[in-house]
Amino acid sequence: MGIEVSVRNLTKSFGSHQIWRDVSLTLPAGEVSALLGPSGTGKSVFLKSLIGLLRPDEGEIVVDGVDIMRCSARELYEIRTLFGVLFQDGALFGSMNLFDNVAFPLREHTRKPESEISRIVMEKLELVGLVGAEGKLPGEISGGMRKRAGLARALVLEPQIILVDEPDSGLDPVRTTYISQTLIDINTEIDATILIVSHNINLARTVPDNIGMLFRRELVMFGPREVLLSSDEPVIRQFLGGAMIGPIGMSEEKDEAQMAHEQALVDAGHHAGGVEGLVGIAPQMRPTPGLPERRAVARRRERVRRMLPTLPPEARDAIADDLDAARVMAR
Ligand SMILES: Nc1ncnc2c1ncn2[C@@H]1O[C@H](COP(=O)(O)OP(=O)(O)OP(=O)(O)O)[C@@H](O)[C@H]1O
Repeated sequence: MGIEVSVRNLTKSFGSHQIWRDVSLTLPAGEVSALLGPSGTGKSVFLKSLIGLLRPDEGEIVVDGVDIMRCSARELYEIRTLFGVLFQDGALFGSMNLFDNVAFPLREHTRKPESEISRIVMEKLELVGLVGAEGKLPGEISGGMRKRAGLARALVLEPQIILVDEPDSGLDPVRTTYISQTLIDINTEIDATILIVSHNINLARTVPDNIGMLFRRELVMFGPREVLLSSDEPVIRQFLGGAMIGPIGMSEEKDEAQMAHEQALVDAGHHAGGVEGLVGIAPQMRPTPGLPERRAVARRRERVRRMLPTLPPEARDAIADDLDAARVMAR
């Protein structure tokens, strides 16, 4: 099973520009979590901090019992081998075909023979649906295929924690759903801890077990998906509906006067955009038929059952429905 990642009181600035402060959350081992937030709220900075590519100013990041803010370079190197990362653009080498791109970490970090490397590469290409494209160069394939290849490469060293930066960027809604399905299937097959950074509403509603959201330099909330998806927080309602009306503005924040002005326009009949009428909690995506059950589901069910008394009533109701359904299925 994947490894828990625990972040406590993390603060990060670039010079006088504070990105976020006092961020605390735990990515439960083997579950899929998503970190949402409007553009520029520091989601990518958070992700890079988790693998030690950026150094926060304060706080701790504990991975496998090691605080990577305070460990030696040698320990950090070891901890990094637990991670697989898919960067936004796939970060493939343009002059190498997909096979060589995916094989690259194995050739760099292991002494495996080419026959073994070939077996692993083809296995991962199969997992992401790219068998047959291994001879192509990144420039000859679509953006969605490049993301899949990046994902295959992130998997070859058998990571226990997978970080995925905006798997939807540049993809149409259907391709985004395919990549969402791939992430759920990967979690099913290797039981790794996964963190997805995204601002895609469909993905947020249907993929993660847990969701957090960054806004105005703070983590607004982090917890079981039902908590955020049933929340009445204006910023979360606005984000999930995609409307212009609410605290999120074009340059991230609005002041009171601007919000009042926009509300007056909407009251007078102006369309605030976004998709209205998305009520309730959409069902979570399941593994592709033929795959086994996702082990994270039962573990999470036990975890949220213990948390139940501490959760808001709307989230409690949604989770209780899920627990009832599980009980009926178990009969
Ligand atoms: N190495 C850096 N040096 C200085 N500023 C940086 C650096 N990296 C990121 N930033 C700043 O940090 C802020 C957050 O950037 P980040 O890319 O993490 O946002 P994001 O939430 O991932 O945005 P998006 O959804 O648009 O990708 C931005 O203002 C960015 O300019």
